[in-house]
Amino acid sequence: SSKLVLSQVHPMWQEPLAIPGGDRQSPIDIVVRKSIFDPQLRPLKVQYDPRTCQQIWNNGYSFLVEYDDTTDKSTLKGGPLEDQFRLCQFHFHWGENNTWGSEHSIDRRLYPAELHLVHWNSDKYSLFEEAVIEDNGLAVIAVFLKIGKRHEGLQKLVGALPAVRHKDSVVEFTKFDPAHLLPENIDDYWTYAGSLTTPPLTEAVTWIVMKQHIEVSHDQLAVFRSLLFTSAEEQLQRSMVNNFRVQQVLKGRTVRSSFT
Ligand SMILES: NS(=O)(=O)c1ccc(NC(=O)NCCO)cc1
Ligand SMILES: [Zn+2]
Repeated sequence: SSKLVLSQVHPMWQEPLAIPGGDRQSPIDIVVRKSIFDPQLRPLKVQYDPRTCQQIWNNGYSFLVEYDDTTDKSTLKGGPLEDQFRLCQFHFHWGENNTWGSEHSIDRRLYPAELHLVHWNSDKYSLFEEAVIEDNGLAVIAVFLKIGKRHEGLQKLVGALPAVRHKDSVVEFTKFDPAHLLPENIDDYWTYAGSLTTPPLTEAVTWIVMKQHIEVSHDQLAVFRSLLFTSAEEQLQRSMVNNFRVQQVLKGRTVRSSFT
């Protein structure tokens, strides 16, 4: 387009000075040698139904692939979770280059991007909006992305992104199985009590961070960077890059591992 497109490092938002409570904020650096193996952690049980996939939406922070969460069709249980959780959306965070972009890090190592699969506790609550303010309300699976071979499962999603280039754009997107985006091994993960990494930053999330990454191609990730933070009407268009939050203090929390 003729409009100027800047790829300045765009501060997602001014970090709020204090969060209510603020002792379990996310993301964090996971120090592997300080994580504690918990033999009571069970394998994760992921049951996603591609027919619940509805649309892709550019919300001005990331692009969300949204699922019908009015019934228990796409669910997550097991692992550190006592209850059953319903998939409501997944989205990504990424950088302006392949050096950084993930929200979590492993022994300070950052990845070029990070996938978040967002679920809410449907045993205890009846809406995401209710669960988002409860300390056991949400469960988010995080998967690191690494540059390598092309990810065939991601290609359908990448192909739809130009249709949601601007903030507030939505496009129908159906029959997408998010299980295609999980690594082969989902039994090895770290888990800790944290928060949403974008407003409202509520401390409601049981994080499940996969040890194994997935690979995507340089060109696939470049399409993520072609999205814009700004709506079509705005005079100055800004590239949607660096949409990650700065890492937060651990404040005495324990990170458990499901593997030795
Ligand atoms: N990055 S994150 O911590 O995984 C995250 C997940 C959901 C939200 N919010 C959310 O899903 N709102 C309602 C539906 O969009 C915000 C941040
Ligand atoms: Zn996220």
